[in-house]
Amino acid sequence: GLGLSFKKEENFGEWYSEVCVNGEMIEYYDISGCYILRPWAMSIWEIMQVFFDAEIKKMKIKNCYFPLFVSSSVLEKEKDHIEGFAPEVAWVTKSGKSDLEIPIAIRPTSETVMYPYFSKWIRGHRDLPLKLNQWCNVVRWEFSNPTPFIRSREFLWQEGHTAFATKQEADEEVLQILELYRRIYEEFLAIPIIKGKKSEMEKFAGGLYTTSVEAFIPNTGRGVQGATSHCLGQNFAKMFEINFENEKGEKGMAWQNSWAYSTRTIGVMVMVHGDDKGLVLPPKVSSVQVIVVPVPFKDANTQGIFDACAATVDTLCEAGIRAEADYRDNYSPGWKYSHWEMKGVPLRIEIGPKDLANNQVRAVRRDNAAKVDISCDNLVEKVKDMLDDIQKSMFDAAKQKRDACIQVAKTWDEFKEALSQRKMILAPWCDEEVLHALLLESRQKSGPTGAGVTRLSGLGAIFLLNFQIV
Ligand SMILES: O=C1CCCN[C@@H]1CCCn1cnc2ccccc2c1=O
Repeated sequence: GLGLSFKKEENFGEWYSEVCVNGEMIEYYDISGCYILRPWAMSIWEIMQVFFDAEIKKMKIKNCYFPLFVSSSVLEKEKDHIEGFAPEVAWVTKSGKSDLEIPIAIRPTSETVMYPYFSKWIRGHRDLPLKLNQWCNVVRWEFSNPTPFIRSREFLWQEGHTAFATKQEADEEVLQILELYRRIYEEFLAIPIIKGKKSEMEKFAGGLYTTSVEAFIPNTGRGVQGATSHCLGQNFAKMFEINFENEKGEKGMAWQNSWAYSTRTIGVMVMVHGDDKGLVLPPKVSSVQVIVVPVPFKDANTQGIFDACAATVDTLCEAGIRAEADYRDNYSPGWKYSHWEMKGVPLRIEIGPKDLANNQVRAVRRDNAAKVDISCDNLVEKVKDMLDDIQKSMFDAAKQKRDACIQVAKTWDEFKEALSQRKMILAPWCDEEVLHALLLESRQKSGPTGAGVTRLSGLGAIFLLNFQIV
């Protein structure tokens, strides 16, 4: 029947997977690490995409599409960036029964796919800046435990790849994109993040510096990287000979950035806001913001109730609110309440004989279960206010919870104590090598802290704050 068999506070990993499936976001697939994104998840991806795509178009960034396949010669060209990642690259070695002459890689990211053509297209300073983005999938054959949305072998993302004549332009764009990622999390997903610069050890090896927005999952005490915006410096320009002639006829090398956010955003949203009744969706990203449920009563005016539901949906939709009604006659109202709570619909409207008689509707909030009767006279205004309030209070609640997990540590002992309490640690920025060595040593002593938590992410909460907050 309905209802979850795992509790968020007791068995987070199982709870998360069950909520993704019962909320009809994910269907498990017969290849490990691959998941089916059902419409309830895809619609969230699309709503964020509409916002982000419009924003990068304002920045004169153009969409394109490069091939999925990468030749090995090109993929392995940028040495120090690939060596750490090589085990994750998926290869095509056959077509039909016959082996391919040379194996072909499936893109895990597209720097090496795009940059030979950046080199061809960029000749003079008038060809700069070149600013491209693509919405696509990438494949990384990870071996650590797969998690829907958070760690999968194939995922959807956008990857931006830009080239400038000067470092100053690149530096500026890195932070403009980082701000868009903050807006995705804080304004759409109602999730507080921390913007920062990664340590030398944690940055993208092929780049000059990495900035990221970091979220925090109180239940696991782990930081999670929400999105990244890298300045690549001139590393890839050197490797792929992306040169140009500046105004004075001198040879210059392009300064580049690359930046991405992925369907991981949806997983973080489930983890932060979900509860023991299922998903809790922020109104801004919910494909159904209001679900109207008729509550017919024996022979009471059933048609009148259905008509009132239809009128309510029409009025709300005309006002731009995403409203639907559940008229299915093979399910009881109670079953429908649990079903739409499992799917996390922010607001439910019930219409029964009493509501009909009083020309009102009963509204129930998903985030705090508050019930309120609304007169049909100012239905739209009241519902809009409630949806805005739900969005805001979900963010405020998540921020309060996240802030309660922040622990200041000034000594190594305070550090270890806070870590064992699953805190997010605010520590002074210090010499990296020493810190990393100490942290890895402490991790070995204390051993893995929880099923399915990889060492690196286990340290995430530390590196979360072991980066300079910008
Ligand atoms: O983050 C971004 C933003 C979007 C464009 N790419 C950068 C850097 C990707 C780093 N990365 C991550 N996994 C990989 C896996 C296999 C091969 C290469 C890589 C790899 O280069």
